[in-house]
Amino acid sequence: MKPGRLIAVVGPSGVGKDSVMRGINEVLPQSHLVRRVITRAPELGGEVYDPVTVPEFQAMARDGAFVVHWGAHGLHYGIPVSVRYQLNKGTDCLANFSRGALTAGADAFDNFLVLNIIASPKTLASRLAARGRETPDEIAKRLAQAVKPLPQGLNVITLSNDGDLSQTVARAVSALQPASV
Ligand SMILES: Nc1ncnc2c1ncn2[C@@H]1O[C@H](COP(=O)(O)OP(=O)(O)O)[C@@H](O)[C@H]1O
Ligand SMILES: O=P(O)(O)OC[C@H]1O[C@H](OP(=O)(O)OP(=O)(O)O)[C@H](O)[C@@H]1O
Repeated sequence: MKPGRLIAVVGPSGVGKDSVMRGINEVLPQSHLVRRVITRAPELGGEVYDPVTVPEFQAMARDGAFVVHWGAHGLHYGIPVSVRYQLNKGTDCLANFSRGALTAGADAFDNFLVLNIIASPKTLASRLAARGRETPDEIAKRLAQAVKPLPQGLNVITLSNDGDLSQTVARAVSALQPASV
């Protein structure tokens, strides 16, 4: 059986990673949305995640519960090893990823594809304010990190999400089909 693709969805805060992932999953319900483990307070919204404390996260990392994990925005994020079960049965998996962890991701997954979502600074600022999950101070810090180069040598699809979400999703679905990696 051909393994599924780990589709790492990256881009600056507020660009629409979670929204685009959810939209792709609605059109392609056979895909799997990876549920991340995050040291974020429970039920802050924006994505479905498994909230844990920092000591819990550290113990999980020590016990090998994550394929890849990273730190950003004062939080810890982990991609649980259960994703391998989905990939091994041929399911494409969509994971909200970190640009800073792409090299580790490419090392960890055989079939690794990057979906790089971009938008203008103005769009990012208004989307983060509308989302309302972070404080204004946290939003300013996230906007300051909007520009980050991607590592060379990866299989990357870049899409703008400045326009309608449904259009971005349609372009993403068409770029992902048929499987190109
Ligand atoms: N194309 C779009 N048009 C309008 N609003 C959008 C679009 N894409 C996402 N949003 C909104 O922007 C905010 C940030 O989106 P989100 O998916 O949380 O981004 P990210 O995961 O990249 O931080 C959310 O409130 C979401 O509903
Ligand atoms: O290395 P970077 O590409 O800058 O990414 C750093 C982190 O930012 C995002 O987190 P999160 O989903 O908490 O924030 P966001 O929704 O505001 O993007 C992303 O999922 C990474 O975990």
